[in-house]
Amino acid sequence: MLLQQEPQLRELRIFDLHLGPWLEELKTGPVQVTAIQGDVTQAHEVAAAVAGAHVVIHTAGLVDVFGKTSPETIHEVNVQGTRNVIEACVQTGTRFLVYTSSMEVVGPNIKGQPFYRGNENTPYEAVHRHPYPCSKALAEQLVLEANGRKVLGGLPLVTCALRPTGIYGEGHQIMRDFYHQGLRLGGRLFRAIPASVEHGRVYVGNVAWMHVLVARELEHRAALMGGQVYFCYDNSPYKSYEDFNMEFLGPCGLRLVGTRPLLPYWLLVFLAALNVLLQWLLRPLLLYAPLLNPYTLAMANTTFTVSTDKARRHFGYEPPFSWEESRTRTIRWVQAMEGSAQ
Ligand SMILES: NC(=O)c1ccc[n+]([C@@H]2O[C@H](COP(=O)([O-])OP(=O)(O)OC[C@H]3O[C@@H](n4cnc5c(N)ncnc54)[C@H](O)[C@@H]3O)[C@@H](O)[C@H]2O)c1
Ligand SMILES: C[C@@H](CO)CCC[C@@H](C)[C@H]1CC[C@H]2[C@@H]3[C@H](O)C=C4C[C@@H](O)CC[C@]4(C)[C@H]3CC[C@]12C
Repeated sequence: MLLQQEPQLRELRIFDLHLGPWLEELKTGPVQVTAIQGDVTQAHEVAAAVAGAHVVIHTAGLVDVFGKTSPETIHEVNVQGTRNVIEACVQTGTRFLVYTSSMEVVGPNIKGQPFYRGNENTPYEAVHRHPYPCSKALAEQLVLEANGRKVLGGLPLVTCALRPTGIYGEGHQIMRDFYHQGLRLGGRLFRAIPASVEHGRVYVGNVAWMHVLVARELEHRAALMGGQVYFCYDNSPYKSYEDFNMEFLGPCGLRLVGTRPLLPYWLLVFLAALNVLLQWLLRPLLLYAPLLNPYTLAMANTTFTVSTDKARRHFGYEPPFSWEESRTRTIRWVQAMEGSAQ
């Protein structure tokens, strides 16, 4: 999107632990695309990649709420990695830093308190225990506190944090997992979450555009945007997590069984706890990381939706992809997967 939408772009550097062949397709245009294989936990690698950059969009992170990696690793990547990016900007003189934070910096909290159509100023007790939200909250705090620090050359660093809600769209691994789970169950998924529990979702293309816009506007609106947080939002409907997924999985042949949860909540809690025990027992042999665990169950069962226009007011954000377009593009992606699954 940067290559398509940013006329000022002269070089795009992509720094990632895992570089994919898709990057080669980006190198066909007039803008220099530099792919750098590196680890954000290695300060020297980050500094080398950042040196000379006008703006850094820091979106690297370990998105793990399934117990696939240790809390220490999550912290190392999400917190120390972010610290390394900030220090690289300061040491090399890059003045603008955009950070991909998350709704989870706010909630849902460990008390399961709903956040109903809230905004960046809505009072809410952000209390976390899980390593992932803790790491995102710490990283965001580092980024916001770094706003105003002097970088090499003496000018101030300008930082901003974007908080996507649950991102969906092409490449969404969890959607892929649900789809394959439904295929294994004969084209059916079984409702486990009440339809009344709303979960905010945002299309990946709109999240990407918000990042591009902030990267462009941060210099000109530093006084207004510096040190600020913005929820990423669009016109995706408020629905339960499962009902929202069915907007894409339904047209691809899956059916959600039940108008209300088929199992009592206490049984889901027991099954989630059993999954944790199985994960621990099996760890020496294999990685067992199912979708259902105590954290994901609590998340799915707690309303968390945002309703805000701060990004529009501060830097003119309007989601370029309508709900209909976002839905169609995601369905096409699942169908392309379906083709590969058959
Ligand atoms: N997926 C969501 O619903 C969601 C919602 C809100 C915020 N976010 C945030 O968006 C960002 C991108 O997440 P995503 O959902 O696209 O997940 P993703 O796993 O697709 O992207 C994360 C990227 O970070 C890279 N990475 C991981 N460890 C690294 C390391 N040590 N060094 C360098 N690169 C490393 C990965 O290779 C990957 O390309 C993350 O910061 C995440 O916290 C995601
Ligand atoms: C109980 C299961 C039966 O169907 C349903 C489990 C659903 C969970 C796997 C997901 C429910 C809410 C999701 C999270 C939410 O969308 C926001 C997130 C923040 C983001 O930074 C990373 C992803 C995630 C934690 C996302 C992960 C999957 C859920 C827990």
